[in-house]
Amino acid sequence: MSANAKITHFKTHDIRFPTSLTGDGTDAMNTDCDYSSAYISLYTDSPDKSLVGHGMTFTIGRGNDIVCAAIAEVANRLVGKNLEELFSDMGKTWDYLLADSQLRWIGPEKGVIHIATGAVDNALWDLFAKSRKKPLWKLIVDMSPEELVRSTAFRYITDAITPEEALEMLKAKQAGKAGREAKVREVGYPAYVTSAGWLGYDDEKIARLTREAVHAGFNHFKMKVGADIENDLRRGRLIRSIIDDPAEQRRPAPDPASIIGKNAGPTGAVLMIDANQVWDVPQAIEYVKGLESIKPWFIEEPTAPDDILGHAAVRRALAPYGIGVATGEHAHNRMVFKQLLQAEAIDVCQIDSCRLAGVSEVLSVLLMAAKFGVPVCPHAGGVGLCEYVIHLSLIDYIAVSGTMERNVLEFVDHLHEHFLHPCSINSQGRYNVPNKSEEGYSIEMYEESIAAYEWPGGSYWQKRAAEGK
Ligand SMILES: C[C@H](O)[C@@H](O)[C@@H](O)[C@H](O)C(=O)O
Ligand SMILES: [Mg+2]
Repeated sequence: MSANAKITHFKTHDIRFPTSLTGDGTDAMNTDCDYSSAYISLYTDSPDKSLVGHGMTFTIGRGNDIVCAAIAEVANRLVGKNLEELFSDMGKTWDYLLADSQLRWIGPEKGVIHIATGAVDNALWDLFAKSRKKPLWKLIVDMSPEELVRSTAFRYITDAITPEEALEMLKAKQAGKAGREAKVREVGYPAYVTSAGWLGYDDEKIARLTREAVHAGFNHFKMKVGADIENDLRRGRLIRSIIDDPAEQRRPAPDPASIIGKNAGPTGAVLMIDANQVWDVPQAIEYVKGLESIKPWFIEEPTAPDDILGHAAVRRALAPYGIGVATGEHAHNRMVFKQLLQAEAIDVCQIDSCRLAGVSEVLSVLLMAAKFGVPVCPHAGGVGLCEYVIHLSLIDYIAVSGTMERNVLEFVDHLHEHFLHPCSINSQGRYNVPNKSEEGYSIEMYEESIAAYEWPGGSYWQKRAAEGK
């Protein structure tokens, strides 16, 4: 790549998939999601024409156009900038992306402008990784501790972790990095499955998909709850009857030491539940106590995502029942995670790859969670999120926390066919390690998929309109 290469222009795409037709992605709060991607491509004048950076953020339909408009505002700041200068200090570049005071006013660091910044920052990291011919996770784990710290967003979190402390933590993990990389390449990264338990699926579909997931080697399963307790108990018992049944297992019983999380059933299977923010705090506590018999490991998003002390109260009240608290897919910046950790409000930290403003802000949360000893299990229920988050969990395991023995990474089986480098799962129900030198952050979509699903002019949506739907 030429040292003078610059970003010349960018394109955004409002891409929407009709998942509401099949009930995919449904939960107690989000009842008709059309999984959508606010997508950006950053172009350069590098002689290597294939050097294009791709990024996206996830929404569930309406409003995706608003995010695309915000992405254009943020990406404008990069046009004309020299690539090597941007890459030489990704933390400074991140600060620069956030430093437009007029755009900052419509956040700050939250809502549409922040998720738009996430798409742009991720596209830049994708470009950086591709320019070095490495997948994103490998680019980052190969960095020196100094460069990794320089790439991290530290503003507003130094009361929880300082750059000096982060540097010491990373240095302490240097020696074991090569061994961990070799291990995860061999065995894969632990995963759990959500896409058997969407709220809009009928019992027959839930049973069929749960069985398929057990046969595919998964051992951890999440179901949606919160609309109706009798319905939740019935579906919970149905799922438990399959995952706890020795006759359904297609592989040897897991070693008890390898079971991640609490309340495993007789086959070692673990069940998690997710309420997507429907309850007030006292309601959350009472409702989840009522689900004790299906033995969940944790309740995810029991209440409003900004209510840090509320999460702490739920966690305290449910601890005697052996049920933990997880949250993060709607935690809008590193400061919310900082407080969730400081207030001891969570057992599991669920970063989102594009609600946080891209890789640099994810690194801040990975470092804080490692310091506080809380496992990071990223959120991936959406389009493109599974492709993104395997990179983040590998960074966490190899370079930051040094452990995957307490972690399970979410997997949903939707829409992977639209990506050039889709994520994949091995026969033990674990994520494979992305390994191609040209895949960057693995988020590039096929041009045909964009042409079909771009809203409202793509061929799929035009056809629907012509049919009067
Ligand atoms: C609307 C979405 O599918 C959510 O239900 C999903 O992200 C979910 O909360 C999850 O944890 O995967
Ligand atoms: Mg969730």
